[in-house]
Amino acid sequence: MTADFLSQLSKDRVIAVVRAPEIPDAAALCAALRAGGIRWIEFTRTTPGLAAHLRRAVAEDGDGIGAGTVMTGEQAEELIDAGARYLVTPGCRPDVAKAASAAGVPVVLGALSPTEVGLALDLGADAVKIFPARAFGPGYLRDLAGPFPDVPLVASGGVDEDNAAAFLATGARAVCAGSNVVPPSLVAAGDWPEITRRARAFTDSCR
Ligand SMILES: O=C(O)C(=O)C[C@H](O)[C@H](O)COP(=O)(O)O
Repeated sequence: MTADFLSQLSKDRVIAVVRAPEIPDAAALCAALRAGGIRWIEFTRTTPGLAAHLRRAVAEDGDGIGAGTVMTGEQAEELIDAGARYLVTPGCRPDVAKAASAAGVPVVLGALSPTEVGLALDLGADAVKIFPARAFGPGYLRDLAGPFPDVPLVASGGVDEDNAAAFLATGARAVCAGSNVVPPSLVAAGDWPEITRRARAFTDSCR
């Protein structure tokens, strides 16, 4: 599963991160993102009713659906049970890594410094999310790729149409598109055409 996860992520290169207080229809949101060329969709745990949203999204099409901002082993188990196909954390979370490994689900652990990247690898991360990427910029990923040439790095936090290509060019295997593509206000309004438009603009900027 890990090899499939990585090879597909390396090909698609964009994960949409949904952090929204209100989601009228998670399946419709996923369809809107896919129509704009994004097939990896991470629903974050700060979203109320996350497990129910995951179940709704996965019932329609589970491909590429994951859970983010996972902090504990218990949360990991609940979200895997709700259908998450992979887990993402903001930082190195050993219990999340353990629960993901026990369930055979890929995990992307968050890190910022070289020490944390090393820790994430020790914990069995399938990929390492560099967060917050905007604070250090694309050049920082190039620097990290020196000592960690084979580590799949994912740039997250403040990635937009203007800097996504630079992050991908300097060493990110994939980038996360959060509030730039999926702003909470558009999600709450169910403005799927605008979300599709933003997803398309973002994926086009990555070419
Ligand atoms: O750590 C987590 O759990 C995250 O999901 C990190 C950020 O919230 C996302 O990367 C979205 O960030 P923006 O693109 O700036 O909206």
